[in-house]
Amino acid sequence: MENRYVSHPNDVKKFDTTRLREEFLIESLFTPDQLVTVYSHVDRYIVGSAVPVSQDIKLEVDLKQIGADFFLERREVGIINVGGAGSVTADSESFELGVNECLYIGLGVKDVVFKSSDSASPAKFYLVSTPAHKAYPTKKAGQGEAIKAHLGSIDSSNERTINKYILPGGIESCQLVMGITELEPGNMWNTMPCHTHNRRSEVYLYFNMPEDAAVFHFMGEPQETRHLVVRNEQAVISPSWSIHSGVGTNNYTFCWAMAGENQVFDDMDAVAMKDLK
Ligand SMILES: O=C(O)C(=O)C[C@H](O)C(=O)CO
Ligand SMILES: [Zn+2]
Repeated sequence: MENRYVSHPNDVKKFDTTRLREEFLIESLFTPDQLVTVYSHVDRYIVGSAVPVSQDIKLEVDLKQIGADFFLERREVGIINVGGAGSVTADSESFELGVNECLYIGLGVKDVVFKSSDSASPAKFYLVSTPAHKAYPTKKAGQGEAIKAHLGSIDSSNERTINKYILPGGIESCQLVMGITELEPGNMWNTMPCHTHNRRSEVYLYFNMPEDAAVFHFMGEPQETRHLVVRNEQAVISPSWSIHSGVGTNNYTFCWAMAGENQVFDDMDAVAMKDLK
């Protein structure tokens, strides 16, 4: 499992494009028939993907790296399917997962297996796992069960619907907060005006993009902004001190996942537009 370490904002000011991408961008997810995982020392996320085509895929990593006897011994995981129909088995229970549906699996589940319903149109499971201290029930939510917030306007090119799946009042978890935001056609901006939340970090996965499209993801301290050019199905690790916003060459969908001190979605420190540099 690849390791990503924590960067100090004063060091990040000096990073060139290559170094920024090495530290913060996860370029190679969604490899057929492989579990891809990246271990971030930012809030100890494990970010990964499973695309079962010719075989089912088990959720397993080198256990030495997490110091546990099985993946979820001291962790929880949120899974969102961004591909064709599939299912996830959590010990003896199986959950069908259609596109944009979410499954939470809590601490203590020993065997997690990813399956596609049709290898010609495989499921694409995206996962974010964080450390956990208590077993919450395994639970699925479709888009109909999400807590929704409709924000923005076409005038600002940021009309979008936030679907909150894993958070207090939705699927309960120890610390993971997770959902997806869908931009309306003709809208390109997410999370602008932007914010930070020093109490929580965030991981973004951009998807539903044409192959030649790009999202310019903005990061950095509000007065030291930088950007990453992000392609379809790539993820960004966003440290707590960084803004996280983007503008695309097309509309797109993204999955956000957070971990840290609290699970209060709206606990954000807004950055005034006039203060951005
Ligand atoms: O569209 C948005 O705005 C978001 O989805 C916001 C992110 O989820 C976020 O940054 C939450 O802190
Ligand atoms: Zn945020």
